[in-house]
Amino acid sequence: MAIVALGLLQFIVPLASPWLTKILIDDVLGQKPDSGWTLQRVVTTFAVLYGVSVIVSFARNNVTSRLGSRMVAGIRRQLYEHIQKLSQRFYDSRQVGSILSRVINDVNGAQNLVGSNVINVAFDMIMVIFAACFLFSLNVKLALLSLWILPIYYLTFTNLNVRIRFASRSVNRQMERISGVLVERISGMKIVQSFNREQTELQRFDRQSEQHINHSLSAQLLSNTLGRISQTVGYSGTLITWAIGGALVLQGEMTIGSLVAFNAYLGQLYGPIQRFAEVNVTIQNAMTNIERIFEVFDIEPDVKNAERPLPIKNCAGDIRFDNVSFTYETELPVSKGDKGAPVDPDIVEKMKPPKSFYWIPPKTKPDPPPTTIETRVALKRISFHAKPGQVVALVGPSGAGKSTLINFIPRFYDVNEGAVYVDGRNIKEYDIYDLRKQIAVVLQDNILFSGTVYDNIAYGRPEATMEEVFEAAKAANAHEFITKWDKGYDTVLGERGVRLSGGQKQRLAIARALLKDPRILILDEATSALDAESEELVTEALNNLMKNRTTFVIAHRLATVVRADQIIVIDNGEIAECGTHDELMKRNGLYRELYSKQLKAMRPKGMEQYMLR
Ligand SMILES: Nc1ncnc2c1ncn2[C@@H]1O[C@H](COP(=O)(O)OP(=O)(O)OP(=O)(O)O)[C@@H](O)[C@H]1O
Repeated sequence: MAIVALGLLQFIVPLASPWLTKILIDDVLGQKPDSGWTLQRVVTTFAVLYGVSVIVSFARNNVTSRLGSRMVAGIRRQLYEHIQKLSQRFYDSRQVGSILSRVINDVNGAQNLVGSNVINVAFDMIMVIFAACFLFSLNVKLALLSLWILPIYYLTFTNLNVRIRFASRSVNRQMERISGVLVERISGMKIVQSFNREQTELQRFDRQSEQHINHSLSAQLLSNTLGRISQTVGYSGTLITWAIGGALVLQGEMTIGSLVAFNAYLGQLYGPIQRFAEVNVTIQNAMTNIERIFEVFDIEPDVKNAERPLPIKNCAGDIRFDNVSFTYETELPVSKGDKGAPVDPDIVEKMKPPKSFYWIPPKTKPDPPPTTIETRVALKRISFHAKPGQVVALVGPSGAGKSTLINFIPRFYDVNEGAVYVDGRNIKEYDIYDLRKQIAVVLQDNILFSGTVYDNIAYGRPEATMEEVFEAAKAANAHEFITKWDKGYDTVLGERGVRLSGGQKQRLAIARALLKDPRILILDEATSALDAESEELVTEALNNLMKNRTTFVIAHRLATVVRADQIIVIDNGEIAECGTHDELMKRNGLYRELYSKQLKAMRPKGMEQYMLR
């Protein structure tokens, strides 16, 4: 509202100035009676108007930039909130950098739409209407002559804008690709360096940037063409007005002041149109940024709460899988071009509009990038029952489906067929937030966030007391090494906890899970061989963590497997065998085979050092 009010106030100066100039020329310079008094009044009015204009411009720019920043922060927040609701399926088929590019680049680009330039354009368009009214009031014939250019402007804008919009889409998609590769390579810099791939990576970056520049230049070229067409049409209009208006003055049909005022108003008519042509590429770019933001908003979370979700109070941790089957569906970019030629995965093809002439602006919808859906059956008819407090070990060859299976418990994915029951109720009936409160996950590559050690342990329960945090760290065998550091719990961890050893990272992750005090525990045991001491400390920490909780463990260590209440052997997405260690050994099946292989590979140091896969 404030912007509109201030914007309207700002019209006064440009609209009043030509009229005052007319009075100045015709009444003051034309030596009419009282010209001295008129001069005084005109100059005073000018002074007041200029003063008001400066104050109004200041206030308006201030309000506009505030509004722009707030709006952008709001959109970015909503986008982040929405992305957090999306399931793993969304993250499976996208690079982190490309998601980042939407949240950062596209939202920044969208800000330009409320930036001062663009708001000015909206006001400028109103100014065109006012200016046209003044032109008609000064001379109808001349006004009609000067408006002939408007249809030409309209058609030029309509047709070139479509092309600029398509070019902007290519620019933004290429930027997304660049971000995707950059984030991937920067986080894997050790691999890049260890394989001496710096030059190759740089060449790839150059190729991607070159493409980005090409797309960007074609948008700029179109915009420049539009600007120059507007300029030429504007100049022709002014020339015609001077020629015909001059003739009218010579014939006495118009005063000199009126002609000067007419030309000034003409400037108010053509000026905004030209300014619009100049900022047009920014506007079109911002529109494509907004389209891209909405593409993400349009993605429906596929794992969502039931309409009336059940709260979970006192979860016992009884879990049953009933005939669960699952197929991964991954959306992949098409790797072949129109003519079957392979497409460079780093380069986005230029998006081209249909070759048509538009009388009215078309509603162009962005073509979604070509993709194919790749399916992979991961689990077939899985049924088992884990009673409260039991330890269930999942073993099987690599790629058998063990990680997939545990992903259903915190609902990272939903099953395609069958159902998972917690305490006798389908997991989908529960409130996801409540359900996840009952579960803690300790993975092989545990992610710690940048921040202090304390914050990392308290991540799942920030309200925990200091004593509780220390207790969790003690039980996880982490307290001792933490307190050895100068800053103890206030030690700041680097990005992803890079300053910690594997064993330390794992113990911090165990402390984080312990503090949460979950009823259900999901463990993916580390396969990386820890040294004997670290191994012992981690094992002890895990034993503390597993006490009195239903635990699912992707077991790599024989010690865990042998002790488990139930061992589920998965092979090729199906349960091959199920039972205790003794039962399965007697059966002479896959488990025994895996176990024997493992034993053979064991070093004399002690069997806990080795993994069962
Ligand atoms: N996000 C995914 N998208 C598509 N396919 C996947 C995805 N994750 C896993 N798969 C496929 O599903 C199958 C089972 O994978 P899963 O990770 O569950 O195996 P796993 O038994 O845990 O293997 P490992 O012991 O090596 O970790 C594999 O064929 C794998 O390629």
